[in-house]
Amino acid sequence: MTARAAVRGLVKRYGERVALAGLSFTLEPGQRVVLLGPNGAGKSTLFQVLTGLFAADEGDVEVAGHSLRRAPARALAEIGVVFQQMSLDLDLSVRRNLRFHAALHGLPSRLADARIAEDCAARGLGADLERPVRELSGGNRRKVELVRALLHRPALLLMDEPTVGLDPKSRRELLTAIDADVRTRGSTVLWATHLVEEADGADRVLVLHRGRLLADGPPPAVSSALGGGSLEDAFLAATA
Ligand SMILES: Nc1ncnc2c1ncn2[C@@H]1O[C@H](COP(=O)(O)OP(=O)(O)OP(=O)(O)O)[C@@H](O)[C@H]1O
Repeated sequence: MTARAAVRGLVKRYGERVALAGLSFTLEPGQRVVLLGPNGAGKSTLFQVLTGLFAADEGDVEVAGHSLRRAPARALAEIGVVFQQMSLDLDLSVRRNLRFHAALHGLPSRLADARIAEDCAARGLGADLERPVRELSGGNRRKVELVRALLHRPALLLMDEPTVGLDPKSRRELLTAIDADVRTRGSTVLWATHLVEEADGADRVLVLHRGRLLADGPPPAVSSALGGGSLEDAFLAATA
């Protein structure tokens, strides 16, 4: 199967400090892949490169076959992002927030409205479309951000520590919603976190430490590769 995304030899330095040290991996369709790393591992730097915020010093990324260096507009059009910080306009309704994003991606308004209605209903937001985002709970705001990130049907969904600030129930609901998407639509999700429990049920875990991969595989294989025991114990020992 064709890879949804390929990261090849990424190097990013801040002065003397190497944040990404020749990072390479590919992402296949229909997987939730957890990028697990302690603070300072390089997760944010990787996401900044993947979302085109800045260029890597070396290496390249391909998304759905488009090079981020040679065809950045095409590559970025295939990416959806849920950022760590909430990035909705609180005073606009859910529908207006979503329409704005659809327009940025050039979606025809009829298609956008159909997707907004369908995707919001599927996530239990059908009755909230006309409400200002300010009135929604933190968990529902996150769901709106998820709907927004997927409106243009990107090949790759990036989620940067998406459960920050959510209570356990909302965190669980978000994970369930993502896993359902992966199963039913074959989405490819790269989910960055420092919380080992979010690797539960993931198809694959990439353990990032000091800008390089320490392990890559399904959670049990990663635990073994890092020395055995629970994933949490193995991860803490390997990244100490
Ligand atoms: N703007 C910057 N200037 C200098 N060094 C930086 C800068 N941004 C990040 N770094 C360094 O690069 C390394 C990787 O940082 P990065 O923020 O990518 O890690 P992270 O895994 O996202 O951590 P966190 O979870 O704390 O955000 C760290 O050593 C960090 O101190």
